[in-house]
Amino acid sequence: MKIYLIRHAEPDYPNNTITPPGHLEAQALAERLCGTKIDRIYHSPLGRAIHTMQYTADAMGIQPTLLPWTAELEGWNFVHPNGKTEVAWNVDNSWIREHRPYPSSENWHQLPPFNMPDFHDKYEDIRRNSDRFFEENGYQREGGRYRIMASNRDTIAVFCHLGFGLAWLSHLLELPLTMVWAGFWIAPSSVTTIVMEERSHGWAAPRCYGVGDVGHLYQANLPLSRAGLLADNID
Ligand SMILES: O=C(O)[C@@H](CO)OP(=O)(O)O
Repeated sequence: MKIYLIRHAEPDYPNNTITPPGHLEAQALAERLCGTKIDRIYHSPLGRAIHTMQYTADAMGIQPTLLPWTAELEGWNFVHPNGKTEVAWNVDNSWIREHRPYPSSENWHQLPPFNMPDFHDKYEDIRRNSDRFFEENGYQREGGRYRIMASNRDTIAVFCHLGFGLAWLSHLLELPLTMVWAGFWIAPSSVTTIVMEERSHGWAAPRCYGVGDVGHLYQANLPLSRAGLLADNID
């Protein structure tokens, strides 16, 4: 199985949709994906994901499936030392790197500022939902690897979000959540490719073949949307 994890196009948050430039991004993405093999399309319940996805679903004639657990994460807020409240995936990278040892997959939820009462449980929910989804697709998770119960050569596209998408990636790749959030940004309408690699011994494991690809924007001569990018030195 191959997964295209796609962040929605440029968001119009107040209106629960995407902006006019976002529609152009979604259209360019659909044109690019049309040239590939996609067997199934899934999407978050939020307008910005649905309205992005619809272009690809229409262009490829695929009936999309709602996947509620891929909605953007809620309640992941923490208070920065400067008093500002932020969502967890917007954490300042230099702040995370200030202290050693760095967070691990085992202890990220015990270290400030991520030692909030329910962060660990919320992440466990993502893990459980992901494992159930993989089970439905023929992969039984055992420890960190996946037993192949049924061969799966499908390519699926999942239209979702920045915070959720990176959290899912951290689970699939067994990388500490906070380091993934601090270390990656995926642009609106970008495609992150994850392949369940198999080597003929009955087991598979996810491997990332590319993060945040925006080739369709270059192709269509469209600018990159900066939604969720907080650095102040990016042109
Ligand atoms: O807070 C959010 O909900 C945003 C921005 O970080 O994520 P996304 O735009 O991907 O939904």
